[in-house]
Amino acid sequence: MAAPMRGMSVLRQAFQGLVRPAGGQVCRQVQHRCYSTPGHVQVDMNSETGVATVRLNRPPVNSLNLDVLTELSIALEKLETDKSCKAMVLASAAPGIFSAGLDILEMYQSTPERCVAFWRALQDAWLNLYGSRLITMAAIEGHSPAGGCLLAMSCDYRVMAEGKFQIGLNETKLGIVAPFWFTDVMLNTIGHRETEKALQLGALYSAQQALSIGLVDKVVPLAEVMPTVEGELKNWLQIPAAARVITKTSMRKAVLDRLRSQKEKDAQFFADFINRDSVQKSLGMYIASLQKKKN
Ligand SMILES: CCCC/C=C/CC(=O)SCCNC(=O)CCNC(=O)[C@H](O)C(C)(C)COP(=O)(O)OP(=O)(O)OC[C@H]1O[C@@H](n2cnc3c(N)ncnc32)[C@H](O)[C@@H]1OP(=O)(O)O
Repeated sequence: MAAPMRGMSVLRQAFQGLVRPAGGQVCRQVQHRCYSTPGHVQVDMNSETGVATVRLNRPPVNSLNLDVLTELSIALEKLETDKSCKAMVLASAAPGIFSAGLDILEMYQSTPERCVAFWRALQDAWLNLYGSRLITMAAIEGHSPAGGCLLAMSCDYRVMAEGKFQIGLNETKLGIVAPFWFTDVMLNTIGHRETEKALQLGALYSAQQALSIGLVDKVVPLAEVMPTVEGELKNWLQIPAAARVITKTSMRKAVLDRLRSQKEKDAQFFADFINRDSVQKSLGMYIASLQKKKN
């Protein structure tokens, strides 16, 4: 893959054929916005209802690497410009997992250039999701730590499966720090006091705990997650779209603008921070603990 160019988003370069999601095909005819998803992100558009279901599909745990994030950005951008699309449900194709968050292997022993490209892809995916005009709902049918929690929190509404699954921003447990925009989204979701505790402790919550602090909106048995999302969507779809979109945009603008105004600085900070010896050591230990869990 060609090295991404400075000052140009990975998404845009993907559209221009400069970088390409692994296994995927990005058309060089930019004006047609045509693309095919290689399978890391499945989009199912229901043209009758105007509801698209976007499923993360990177087994076993939907960890978010450069390819997945680039594909997600492209899918979101395409839905955004599709006038027939009114709502989007973010879900998983992998049983028992929503997303394990960022792919730790993108952050461990990686090059600064790759780190910057990876981070730009995450920024773009998030800006597209959090800034979407669509009604966005997360169907959380499994674990949703860290970056998985960010994606879920960035939707307008969250339904989570009851049981053993956990959700939260657990970054400190890896010896890393949640970026300011992860923090901003959590602040907007659960308020200052809960965010302060959650972030310092790197807390992972059960679905019931998440419900009690407002991190998710509804908890139901696993099989009921999708039907519950669909039921809730019926309410949201009845609201006049223009009024809803203006309201959403005005509530999210400050947080979106904060990242937009310092994307490159933020990407560079990430690359510098993640490549510190102490951070690499913590990540190495965390990866080892994940492996050890199995034995
Ligand atoms: C300024 C810096 C800011 C950086 C911000 C970072 C935000 C992040 O998102 S960091 C990522 C944090 N994610 C986690 O801590 C999740 C770690 N994973 C788990 O806790 C568990 O895997 C799970 C609860 C999600 C699922 O458990 P389950 O028992 O079903 O599966 P496992 O056997 O643990 O995992 C299977 C397989 O997948 C590998 N893996 C798990 N998570 C990740 C990941 N985030 N990135 C890369 N790889 C991951 C795990 O090691 C296993 O691999 P092997 O089969 O090869 O052993």
